[in-house]
Amino acid sequence: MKIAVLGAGGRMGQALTRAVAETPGCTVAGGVEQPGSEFIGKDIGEVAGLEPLGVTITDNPVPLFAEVQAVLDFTSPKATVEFAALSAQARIVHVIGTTGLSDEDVDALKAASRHATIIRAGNMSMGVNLLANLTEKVAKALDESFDIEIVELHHRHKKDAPSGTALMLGEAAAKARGVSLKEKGVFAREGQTGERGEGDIGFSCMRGGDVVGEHKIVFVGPGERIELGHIATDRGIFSRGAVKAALWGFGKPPGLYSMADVLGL
Ligand SMILES: NC(=O)C1=CN([C@@H]2O[C@H](COP(=O)(O)OP(=O)(O)OC[C@H]3O[C@@H](n4cnc5c(N)ncnc54)[C@H](OP(=O)(O)O)[C@@H]3O)[C@@H](O)[C@H]2O)C=CC1
Ligand SMILES: O=C(O)C1=N[C@H](C(=O)O)C[C@H](O)C1
Repeated sequence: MKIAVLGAGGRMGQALTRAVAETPGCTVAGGVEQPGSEFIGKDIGEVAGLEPLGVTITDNPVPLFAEVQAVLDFTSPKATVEFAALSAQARIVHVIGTTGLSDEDVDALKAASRHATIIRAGNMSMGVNLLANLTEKVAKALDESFDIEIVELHHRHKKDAPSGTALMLGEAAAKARGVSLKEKGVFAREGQTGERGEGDIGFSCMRGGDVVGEHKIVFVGPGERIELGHIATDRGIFSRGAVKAALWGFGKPPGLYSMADVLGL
């Protein structure tokens, strides 16, 4: 399977190149960065810390989309929406890990998924997708006397908050309770906030250093507390998940799929 890495020079881009290169049956067929990027014209293997792969990073995605069967996209919301239109034209598999998408961005992806096979998840690791599954089960078992709080910690370069993973966990809890996260999510607290609202789902975000990603979901009840969590120490868990998603999506009809679909959760 010929796969291109979008945002090939980024933290995840480099991890994705390594994951594709180490997967039997997969070839790194190209990489894309923005015009003006320091990575344009460089060998994608060398950028990822491997031996040269004989493939240079380009700022022109159009011919590449015509040549590959899948693209792995961990870039920015704006770029991802533009790339999704190209995936739809080329009718290929588009694996999206980009987080911080607006509702309008998600609508654009839905439109693109009429022709492209899109697999999108705020976290592509097996561990976090299992955690989301467990979160749903625990939230279903507990009543609203248990307050739900989600805490996340990421590296200093992260641009969006709460993380895509925290939102996934919040959505899982909201689904279990039959409520909308838009209505029950509390994303900031400062000053005279008043008492905690019944059924609120709270988010706290920390940023610092080189932390890959840590998440905790806490169910705080009267006299007891349940904590579920996940700690990522290596971006390989996300990149290997993305390659697994690309292989799973190959030959599937166009549509918008999740990592839970890929993992059968
Ligand atoms: N779902 C998951 O499992 C995971 C998701 N993520 C998400 O992936 C995204 C990227 O994270 P990370 O790798 O840390 O970020 P980086 O900033 O390190 O990488 C993003 C790369 O995409 C490039 N890029 C931006 N716009 C374009 C464009 N139009 N065309 C081509 N390349 C472009 C950036 O270039 P430039 O620097 O020039 O802007 C950069 O090299 C984030 O949204 C993050 O939250 C991260 C880890 C796991
Ligand atoms: O930006 C990151 O680094 C990460 N982003 C994803 C998110 O927003 O949850 C996944 C992971 O936590 C790392």
